[in-house]
Amino acid sequence: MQTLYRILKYHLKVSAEMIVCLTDKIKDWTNVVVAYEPVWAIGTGKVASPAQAQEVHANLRDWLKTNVSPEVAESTRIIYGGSVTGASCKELAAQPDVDGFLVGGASLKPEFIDIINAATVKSA
Ligand SMILES: O=C[C@H](O)COP(=O)(O)O
Repeated sequence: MQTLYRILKYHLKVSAEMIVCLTDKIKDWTNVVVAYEPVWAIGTGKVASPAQAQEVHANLRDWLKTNVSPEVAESTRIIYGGSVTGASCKELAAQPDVDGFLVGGASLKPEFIDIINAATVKSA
């Protein structure tokens, strides 16, 4: 757990007040989705670069692999949130460890359909 705290603290660049880890209480990981939302990106119009998002997501998946199981790491969806738009979604979705999005403002605009369709980028 301490390692996850350090990973998140490093990436978030903030003094994380508290990271609550419930991995020992989760019985069924198929019900879990991990969301990474950099606080500076939420509702600001500043989206993480694809490389930034990929780096954090890969670290989170590695953490799951080490601390839960390789199977859970492989199957758990790790989604990104923070100013995703129709313009940024395809490149983000193409990153190997970005499995989807948590969309706020853009979900109210016509471009939301482009964000939904970005889910097919890796299979295209
Ligand atoms: O629930 C949505 C997330 O907080 C991201 O919101 P946003 O896309 O408006 O930045």
